[in-house]
Amino acid sequence: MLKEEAIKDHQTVTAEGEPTSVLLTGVKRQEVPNIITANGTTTELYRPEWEVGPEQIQHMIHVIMRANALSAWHVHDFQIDTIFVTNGSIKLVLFDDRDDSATKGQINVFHLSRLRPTLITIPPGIWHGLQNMDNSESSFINYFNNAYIYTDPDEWRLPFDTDKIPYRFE
Ligand SMILES: Cc1cn([C@H]2C[C@H](O)[C@@H](COP(=O)(O)OP(=O)(O)O[C@H]3O[C@@H](C)C(=O)[C@@H](O)[C@H]3O)O2)c(=O)[nH]c1=O
Repeated sequence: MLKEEAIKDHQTVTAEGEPTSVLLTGVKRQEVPNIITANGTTTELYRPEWEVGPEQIQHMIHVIMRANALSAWHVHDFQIDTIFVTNGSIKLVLFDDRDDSATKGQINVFHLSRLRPTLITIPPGIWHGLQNMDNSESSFINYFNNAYIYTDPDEWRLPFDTDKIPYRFE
């Protein structure tokens, strides 16, 4: 029977629509509501009392990704990234390569869009890649916990198709 070759779905969401995936150690996921107003939508991006504390907002970039663009793989020694998708649909994939982490070797995949505004905080040492899933531009804000050092960026890269990370971008 064909089904003998098939893979059965496992649970991915709770009855409340919450993802069941286990977050990599230190990764934070915080949803923020879209407030529908008479003239559009208002969404808070940061409050001092949020888990993404003030020490986290020392530098900010806004990245516009071209249609179907792929930005992978990045890792930082000290920089903590907090990603918020402001437009379009972006897949964010994380890979834990930290020897001292209980989730070493594991992957998180997040599908991010304004439909469920979400802040994802990525600790140093976690490889990350972003893929624009739309045939038009998608964009995100990235908060850093330290200012970008032009002369010595805290940035290491691997090719998107490296076989050192157990994930394949399609
Ligand atoms: C991050 C950054 C880059 N730049 C410059 C450096 C370079 O010439 C150009 C593009 O930089 P990047 O190649 O790093 O940009 P990008 O390829 O979009 O990489 C970014 O992707 C996300 C996921 C991250 O993790 C960020 O740390 C950053 O590396 O912009 C700045 O001037 N300020 C900044 O804060």
